[in-house]
Amino acid sequence: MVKHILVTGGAGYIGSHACKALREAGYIPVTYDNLETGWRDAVRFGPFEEGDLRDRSRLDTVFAKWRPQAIMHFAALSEIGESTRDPGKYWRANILSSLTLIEAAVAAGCFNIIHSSTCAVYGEQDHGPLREDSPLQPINAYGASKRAIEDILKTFARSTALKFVIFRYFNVAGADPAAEIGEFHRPETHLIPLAVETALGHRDTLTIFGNDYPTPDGTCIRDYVHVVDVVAAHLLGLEWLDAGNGSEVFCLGSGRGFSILELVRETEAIVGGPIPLIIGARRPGDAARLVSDSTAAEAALGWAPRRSTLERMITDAWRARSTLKHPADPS
Ligand SMILES: O=c1ccn([C@@H]2O[C@H](COP(=O)(O)OP(=O)(O)O[C@H]3O[C@H](CO)[C@H](O)[C@H](O)[C@H]3O)[C@@H](O)[C@H]2O)c(=O)[nH]1
Repeated sequence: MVKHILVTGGAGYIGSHACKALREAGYIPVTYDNLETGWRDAVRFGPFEEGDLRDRSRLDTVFAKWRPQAIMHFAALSEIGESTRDPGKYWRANILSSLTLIEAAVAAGCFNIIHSSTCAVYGEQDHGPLREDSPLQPINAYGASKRAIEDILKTFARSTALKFVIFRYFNVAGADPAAEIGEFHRPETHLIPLAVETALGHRDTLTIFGNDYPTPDGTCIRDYVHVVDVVAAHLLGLEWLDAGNGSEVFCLGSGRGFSILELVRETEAIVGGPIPLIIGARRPGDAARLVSDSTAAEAALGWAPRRSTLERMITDAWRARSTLKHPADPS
């Protein structure tokens, strides 16, 4: 029997890549998205149900119609800068939507959920690579709201039949290697798309948010992981829950950290154009260094970050950006 998976945020960047992977693996991904930050054009691999996660009766209707076997919960507001400027917006959107979804799922008897968490739950830490048991000390409302959703899931898993796999992603990057879908935000705030667009000459400059961090070149260090590797982990997570395993939390990263300047230089080399830089102020809410230890996901799920080299991520992002029309642009 074909399995239906409810994909919240399926019109967004990671969600649309997950839908493609699900479809290729024989599932039917049912996208549920309010199109606040996602794109109708990105929903290509299964049915679309437009709706807001805070709308319980709409969710009940969708659960009754499709009877999904599991949920992949990508939908969230996810801009660290914006979450620092407007924390209330993040608490309202992320907590209320996740809580409503979880209650609707349990009421509908849909007990398996794969949840998108983030390395932003860790905040500023001065020891080595971050693991599942590293302390959670978020320094922005985005990370704090994601930590709270993890807690909500844990309490429901204790009191109901709900089971979860929580993936804490590090910096998801790259795009579908076939360039059928890509990463599109409006406004764009993420480093790799901005660097690629600048190297292509679509933007005049790239501003680096602070070069006085306690890192070797003074710019922030991040662990970039290919979106294709991230969605591959989600399929393994589905199988993990299907096989009767218990709820788990896994970090998903490449295990390697790169500074903003290293990433800029690599993008210039790959795309072949200069990236004129402006050194700006620090962006509030940014940690100096976030690098994963993803050995737990590798051991339990058999996952590996196969495509997560900077070269592949930048190349795939570049190809998608050059091939696809931005969904916000007029046709
Ligand atoms: O124009 C820019 C954009 C970004 N940066 C810097 O580049 C790094 C990466 O920034 P991104 O905005 O690309 O990514 P974030 O680390 O802020 O955020 C990403 O990782 C987070 C976890 O830390 C969340 O999961 C979030 O949703 C995801 O976008 C940061 O140090 C940021 O300050 C710049 O210097 N200039």
